[in-house]
Amino acid sequence: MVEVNASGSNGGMTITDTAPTRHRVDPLTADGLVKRYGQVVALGGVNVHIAPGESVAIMGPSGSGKSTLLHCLSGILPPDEGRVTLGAVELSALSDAHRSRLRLQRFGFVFQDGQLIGELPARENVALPLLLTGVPRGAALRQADDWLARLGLPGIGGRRPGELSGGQAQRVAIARALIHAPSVIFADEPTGALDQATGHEVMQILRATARMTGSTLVLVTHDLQVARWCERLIEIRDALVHSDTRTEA
Ligand SMILES: Nc1ncnc2c1ncn2[C@@H]1O[C@H](COP(=O)(O)OP(=O)(O)OP(=O)(O)O)[C@@H](O)[C@H]1O
Repeated sequence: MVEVNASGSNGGMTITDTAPTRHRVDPLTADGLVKRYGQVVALGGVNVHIAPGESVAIMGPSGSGKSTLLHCLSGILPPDEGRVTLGAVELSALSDAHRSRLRLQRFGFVFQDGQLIGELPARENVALPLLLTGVPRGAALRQADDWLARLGLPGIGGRRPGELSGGQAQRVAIARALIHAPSVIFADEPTGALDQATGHEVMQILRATARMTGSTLVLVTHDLQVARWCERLIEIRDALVHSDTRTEA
């Protein structure tokens, strides 16, 4: 039995769990990343080494290259120069099909607005990464129900995203990102659409559950309070790493 206490100033919650499966966790490394959009240099030669299980916040002014870095690290965008490796695997050396498969199996994603599928009930949204990798439907839905209960949402599995609050929808998105115990969770402004108290609660849950699965967490945020949930803060300015510091998280 694993118990993660994620309670805080909001009353919070205790996430209690029989330990979920841990995937292999590898270092994530970017070497000399360059990405251009026409004349615009979005990344001008970025080097980042992220240790297994580490939590890293990426901050910086609007247009500095944060989302581009997140998208290159997660294999969504191929860099023009440089390489991204997860353990011994170089993402840019993979075919599109292999890279998509690696993303599905080894990465989890949380976006600002959850990006849940509106037509599917919460339970099926959460089960998607398992269903897409061939886990039988009954087993996948049972695990989805377990994750929803774990994140304080028992009994909402049948509701569609439109019937959930913003905070509930983000917790469903976190459950979906974690259900397959990914090596790395990528989060792009995960609290950007939430009020401060709900955002705080969502960050507590994201951090606690990432620890529980041993997943690395890489998130982009404009909010220093959100960044402080991570152990490390990387500041991007003008397409380059401007600073890279440890926080007190
Ligand atoms: N698809 C695109 N086509 C052309 N230029 C782009 C594209 N995406 C990003 N850019 C440009 O690349 C630069 C970096 O953009 P990016 O979205 O990575 O910045 P960001 O730091 O995430 O910004 P924000 O905080 O506003 O989301 C910016 O100058 C942006 O205008």
